[in-house]
Amino acid sequence: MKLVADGLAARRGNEMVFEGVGFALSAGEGMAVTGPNGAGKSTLLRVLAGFLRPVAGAAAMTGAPGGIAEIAAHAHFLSPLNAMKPALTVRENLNFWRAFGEARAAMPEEALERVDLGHAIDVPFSDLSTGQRRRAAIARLFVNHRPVWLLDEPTSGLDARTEAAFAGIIAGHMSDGGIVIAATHLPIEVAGMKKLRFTDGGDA
Ligand SMILES: Nc1ncnc2c1ncn2[C@@H]1O[C@H](COP(=O)(O)OP(=O)(O)OP(=O)(O)O)[C@@H](O)[C@H]1O
Repeated sequence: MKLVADGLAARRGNEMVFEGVGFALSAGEGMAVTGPNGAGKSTLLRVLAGFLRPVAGAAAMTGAPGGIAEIAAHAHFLSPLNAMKPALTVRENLNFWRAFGEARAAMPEEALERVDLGHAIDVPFSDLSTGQRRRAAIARLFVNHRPVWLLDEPTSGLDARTEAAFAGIIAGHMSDGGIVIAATHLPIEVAGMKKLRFTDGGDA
């Protein structure tokens, strides 16, 4: 498995956000996308997740037809909105995500242990604190196995201890042969991560 992007360009409104973005990530590799506010980090992740059509360029999983749609089908997109239903408990939310994944994926109990949130399994998502919501959203990565993780500011709202643990989660996914692309303000302390830096003007 390899994820390759070539000459990607994206526009938001009338503005060109970035042009000429290219990279290649093999199984087991990760890339941190950094840059100032508004530089285009989230936009790149939204393009790769299939939510926004690039105005130029292409991205694909090698060996598979389907371009960006194929990437989206193999990816988790962890956005700042967390993608959890507020009225459902954490367990119900995770079972929802687990239901359309592979049977070998972790159960909610196990996934929540990995993010130290086991005690809140039957709490409605809306009652969780900001950091706990983030941890519950991270648990989603374990209940539905997908090889590509697209992470938009994954550590925002996490305390220092959980942030450090999350670096281990990313490293673990990479050593299992997964691919990680993470947009971050603060550097992610994961050995071997490639870097893509957007500047203010939006050029990579
Ligand atoms: N829905 C939208 N409509 C029009 N312009 C948008 C939209 N969303 C984002 N933009 C613009 O696109 C540019 C890139 O935004 P993007 O969210 O990708 O930046 P970012 O690097 O992720 O920033 P941050 O660090 O603040 O999260 C910004 O100028 C932003 O104002």
